[in-house]
Amino acid sequence: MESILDIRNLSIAFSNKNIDNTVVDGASLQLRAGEVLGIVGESGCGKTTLSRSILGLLPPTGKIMEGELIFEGKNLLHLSKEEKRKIRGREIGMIFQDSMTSLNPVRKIGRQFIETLSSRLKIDKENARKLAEEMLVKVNLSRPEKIMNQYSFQLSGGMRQRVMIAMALALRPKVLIADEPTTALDVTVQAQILKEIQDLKESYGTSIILVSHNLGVVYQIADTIAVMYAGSVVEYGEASTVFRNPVHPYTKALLGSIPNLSHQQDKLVSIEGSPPLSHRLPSGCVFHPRCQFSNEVCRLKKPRPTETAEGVRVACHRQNNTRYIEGEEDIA
Ligand SMILES: Nc1ncnc2c1ncn2[C@@H]1O[C@H](COP(=O)(O)OP(=O)(O)OP(=O)(O)O)[C@@H](O)[C@H]1O
Repeated sequence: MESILDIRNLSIAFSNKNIDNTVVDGASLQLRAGEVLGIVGESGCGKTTLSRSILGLLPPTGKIMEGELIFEGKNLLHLSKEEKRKIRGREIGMIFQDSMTSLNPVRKIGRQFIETLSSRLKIDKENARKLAEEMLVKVNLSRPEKIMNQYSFQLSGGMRQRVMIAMALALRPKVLIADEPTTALDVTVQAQILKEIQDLKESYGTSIILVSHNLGVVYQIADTIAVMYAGSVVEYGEASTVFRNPVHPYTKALLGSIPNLSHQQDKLVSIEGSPPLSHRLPSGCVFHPRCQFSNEVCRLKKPRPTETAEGVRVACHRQNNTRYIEGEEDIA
């Protein structure tokens, strides 16, 4: 199946005092129509930076150093501001952890919601109101008329987040980027919202990128999964295959650290050490200082992703059977 969004060899850096720190390094991922791609990894591995870059929402110090972002055949990096604005929300929607800050504090929720829906979906105000109220109920806000009549400061953080989720879902984008959408919400509401996200996929064929540090959530709804470590995608493939048979030592440790998902180990595995800081990335394989299998090749050479017999892309010398040859040119 053809991909709706193709992330090709994407590298992103933040500059600090004229030094570029690479925080996403050569990521390549494909999102196919109607599928959920889960991106997982420890805090700071680059998940948010990668997902924000898709809509050109990097902070001012962040820049794309290399790569392409192809959406329905068009490179998003070559679009004008106006073209990007048209795509944002309607074609590619997003829900971020801090999306509650995007509500306008001096306008009632209803007015904002209705204006967004009527201008983006080209529907009249009455239909926009109905749709808005319907969506508020779907995200578990049971008295929509009351909420429509309130200002954002009158709502709790969790309610504001749900309003933003309702708005993003109501626009029925072709692609939805959801970055830790439910982290701040309680478990019952989380389940409700994940169900809504899944329904969106099933009813409208929406393709979804779900960024999460919660492997349980990704396990429930992702079709494919990308595991990131220190800016690199270390393993990427069908979620069921990766969960059943993780190959990269980091993925194994990550999955092994969750008891009810652990099919490989009987006991909890904790990964010793902590991820490297972006301005102090190790040479060779970024995971080698924490990897129990690392050897000289891993210390010197960055592994290239290769495909396993099960079609999973893994960046690990052990998997590739790479040997260090003295004098070889591409040693990092
Ligand atoms: N505005 C910024 N300026 C400089 N560095 C940044 C900025 N935002 C993020 N970074 C750095 O980029 C790297 C990746 O951060 P990012 O937020 O993308 O990771 P993440 O995996 O989404 O983490 P989390 O789960 O905590 O959100 C980190 O090293 C972080 O410190």
